Formats: sequence, C-alpha cells, structure tokens
Amino acid sequence: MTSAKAAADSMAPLAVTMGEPAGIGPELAGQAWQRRLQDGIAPFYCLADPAFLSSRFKTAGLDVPVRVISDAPEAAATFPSALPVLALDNPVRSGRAGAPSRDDAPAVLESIERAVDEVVSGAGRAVMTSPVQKETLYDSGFSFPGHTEFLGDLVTRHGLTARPVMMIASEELRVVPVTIHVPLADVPRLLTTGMIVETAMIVARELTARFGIETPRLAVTGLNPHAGEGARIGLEDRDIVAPAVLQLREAGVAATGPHPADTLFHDTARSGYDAVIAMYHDQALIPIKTIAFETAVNVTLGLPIVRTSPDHGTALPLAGTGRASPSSLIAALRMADRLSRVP
Ligand SMILES: NC(=O)C1=CN([C@@H]2O[C@H](COP(=O)(O)OP(=O)(O)OC[C@H]3O[C@@H](n4cnc5c(N)ncnc54)[C@H](O)[C@@H]3O)[C@@H](O)[C@H]2O)C=CC1
Ligand SMILES: NCC(=O)COP(=O)(O)O
Repeated sequence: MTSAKAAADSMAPLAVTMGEPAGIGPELAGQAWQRRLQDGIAPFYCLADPAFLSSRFKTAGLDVPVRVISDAPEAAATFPSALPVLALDNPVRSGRAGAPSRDDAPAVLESIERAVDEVVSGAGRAVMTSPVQKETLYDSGFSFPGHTEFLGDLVTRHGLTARPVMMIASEELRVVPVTIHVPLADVPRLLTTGMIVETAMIVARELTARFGIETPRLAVTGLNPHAGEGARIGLEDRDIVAPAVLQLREAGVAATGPHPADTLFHDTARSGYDAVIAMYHDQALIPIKTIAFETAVNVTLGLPIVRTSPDHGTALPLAGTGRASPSSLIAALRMADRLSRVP
C-alpha cells in the first residue's frame, strides 16, 4: 500500500499551502475554516507562518483563531475550534497585502515542499495549494512554470514517478491544456503528436480511475482557426493533431477531433464529451473561467498524490479586504477530499 493510500485510509487531514502572502490565498483559507460546518469541509491544516496568518486574518476582519500544531495528527483534534497551522522554518518577511516581495519566496516554496512531504509520508491526505505570484517566484530564481511542474519534480525527489497534467474541472466542463505556461509564439513549435497522445492517455485513465467515468469521451481541439480548414489555414491540425486523435482511437480511447475550438464550448457541444484536450493555455482556460469562475478547480493529474487548487490567482487588489470569494478554494478542498477517499 502506498503512503498516500495509507493516508486516505486513515482519513488524514488535507494539507493546505500558504500561497503568496501578498495575495488572497491566506485569508481564503481562513474563510474556508469559518465555513467548515455549513459547507461540510474536511479537516485541513496550513503549512504557513502562524504569526503572519493571524495578522492577515485581523487585517481582513476575519475572526479565525490560529493554533500551532506539532504534527498532522493534531490537526483533526484542533480543527473544530481553531485553524491548525504547522509552522514553516522560513518566516514571512514582507507579507504586505497587494505587494508581493521576492523576500517571501523561501516561505512560499517551503510551504509547497512541506505539503508534498506531508502527503507522501501519509501524514496528510491530499495537497490543496493556494495561489502563488508566479512572476515574483521567477524573479527569485524559481525555475518551474508553476505548481504543476514543480509538484512533478517534488514527488520524483521522493523516488516516485510523475507526468503532471493540468486539468481545470467544474460541473459544466473539464479542460486540459496540452501546452501550459509557454509563450503563445512557441506553441506550434512545442506541440507534438506524442505530447497530445501522452496527455490524453493520462486524462482518459484518470477520468476513469479518479472520476468514475467508465469510457471517457475526449474532444481534441485543433490549433488553428476552423481546425486548419483542410490544411488551408495552417498545417498543424492535419500533421500533428489529427494523427494524435487517430493514435488515441487505435489505443481504444474515445477521442474525436481535431475540432474547431470556437464552437466546442456552447451548451449543446459540451454534452458531447467529458473533457476537452486543448492545445494551449487560453484555449482551455478562457471557456472554463467564463462559464464557472466561482466553482472550477485546478487538479493535477499524473501525480501519485492528489493535488487541487482554486482556478483563480492571487487577486492582489482584493488581498486583505476580506471581500474575495472563497468559493473556488472551497470547491478545491472538497475535490481534494473526494479524490483522496478510498472508494
Ligand atoms: N494556482 C496558482 O498559483 C495560480 C496563480 N496565478 C497567479 O496569480 C497572479 C495574478 O493573476 P491574474 O491573471 O490577475 O488572475 P487572478 O485570478 O488573480 O485575478 C483575475 C480577476 O479575477 C478576480 N478574482 C480572482 N480571484 C477572485 C476571488 N476569489 N474572488 C473575487 N474575485 C477574484 C481578480 O480580482 C481579478 O479581477 C499571477 O501571478 C498568476 O500567475 C493565477 C492562476 C492560478
Ligand atoms: N493558469 C493556471 C495557473 O496559473 C495554475 O498553474 P499551476 O500553478 O497550478 O501550475
């Protein structure tokens, strides 16, 4: 039995990262704790700087008691009366709402690393990450595009294997960008048939294993307008995407496409598939953030642990106001709970 499965068996608490201290993540964790009973939220604990969290809750006008715990098992006993926090070694040095500082990168990254350690060891059941300010992390020398790739690297440091895939999921729609945080100008060069097939195979497998969809239907988008209009508007759809769809079908996956992306997201079209495999970030994320910004969840497939996150970012202008909506973060906690339970 893997340690992650052992954790699920014992209903260990969920490990929540601090996220960017200048952003809305910390106060949303406090708001989620306040709604633990009305929203039926499973016990969770934060990997964070406890003094910073208390101070941010005060600024945001949230009455959330913070209690330092020494290990995850203490979280369940603490959760009913206070927000359990496992203290980081790195303190938050700046933490000014709305003003990210690279001085806080060590704490932000330690929180993610420790959350993964917790879940791999079985102390925590799943990771729910709060949003980070990517630009600030890049400025501090962080070399991964985002959590998705960083988490893949972290689990391999524990001797586990990973091929992380980003999926954003809501009741209405699931989308998967094949290329993620890369410049749009680089997408045609980076996109390969193998990448599309590998990504879609992981999605098909995990939609069955984790989401209970027996035969997942995958709609694969084209890259160009009108999916290339018979190779008159770009060649990638004919030469890269169509062969991927063929290979997927030969492997027994119910894949269709390449579909013109502009007509793939209306109500009737959405009833025809379980997930969209899109060629680049905005092709996937614009539709879902338009349809379900409040409820969509970012879930990383292809990892040996469960990781979810809200669909939104740090929303700096809202930080410290207590006015940001905790809805997507709560949806992320609920999905982390559901996916890490033993069926
Ligand atoms: N998982 C993660 O770590 C993510 C991090 N980011 C990062 O966040 C930073 C800011 O990104 P943006 O593109 O500005 O996206 P954003 O999601 O932070 O904000 C976009 C818009 O939505 C609003 N908004 C976001 N969350 C909200 C909430 N919970 N309640 C009410 N309104 C909300 C904001 O005020 C803004 O108007 C970037 O550095 C980006 O890389 C973005 C997405 C995910
Ligand atoms: N646009 C989605 C996003 O930025 C989340 O990325 P990640 O940090 O989950 O890899």
